[in-house]
Amino acid sequence: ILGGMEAAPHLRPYMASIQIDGKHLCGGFLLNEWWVLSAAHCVEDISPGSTVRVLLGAHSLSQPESSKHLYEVQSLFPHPDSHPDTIHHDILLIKLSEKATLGPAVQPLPYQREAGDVAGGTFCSVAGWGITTHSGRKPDRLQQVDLPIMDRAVCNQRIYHDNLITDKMICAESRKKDACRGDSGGPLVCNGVAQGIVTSGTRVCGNWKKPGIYTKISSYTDWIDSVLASAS
Ligand SMILES: O=C(O)c1[nH]c2ccc(F)cc2c1NC(=O)[C@H]1C[C@@H]1c1ccccc1
Repeated sequence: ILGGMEAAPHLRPYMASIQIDGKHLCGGFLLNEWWVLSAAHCVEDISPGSTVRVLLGAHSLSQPESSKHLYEVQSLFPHPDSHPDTIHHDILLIKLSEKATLGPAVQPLPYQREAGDVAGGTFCSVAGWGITTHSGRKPDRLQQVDLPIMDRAVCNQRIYHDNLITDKMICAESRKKDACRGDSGGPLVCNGVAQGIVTSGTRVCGNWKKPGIYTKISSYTDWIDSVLASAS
């Protein structure tokens, strides 16, 4: 997170740290006791030997916290139309190997199921353990920032993303305040509801000419429902 601040501990009890061999890789968030939502690119380079786990209930990545619990992963379901070289369908479902124990610091986050766009100018928030400086500083504790949504037609102008943004994506302003590497997979939360997922392609951060791109969750509710139904 660039231009943000440390989050209040455990006030975002849905936040997940997706980890490879004990190291933070991407963000994610809890849908229910068995399932976490994240971004597909985060797991595209995983070597067969490495172990993916999901940390829930955390504020600090390193310090002991009674609410922290590291979960094994039973299955990874990247969207079937996601590809390493595009930002389309950058969405991933993670099934935990055991039911997450819910509590004050571990709670699911509702996500948008209805079609429709969040109005440009609406302030939403994004949180994560991604880099906090352009030089790549990695925070130990969860960071957050509030960002205004950018209307898709504006975001598709040539000075910005030049018709890259589909109706399955959301843009948010990126002037100084932005999500960045390591925040991918985390939720864009507007009025307590997850509307987007930080996309995980390598992207410049903090440059107002390149707004943040988020996968629009309401475009994927049928896919989410079908995976949850098939793999539960
Ligand atoms: O965050 C992303 O956008 C992104 N997209 C990916 C694609 C493949 C892939 F193998 C990884 C990623 C990845 N995450 C990262 O590089 C994470 C490792 C780096 C990091 C940043 C901040 C704090 C701790 C660790």
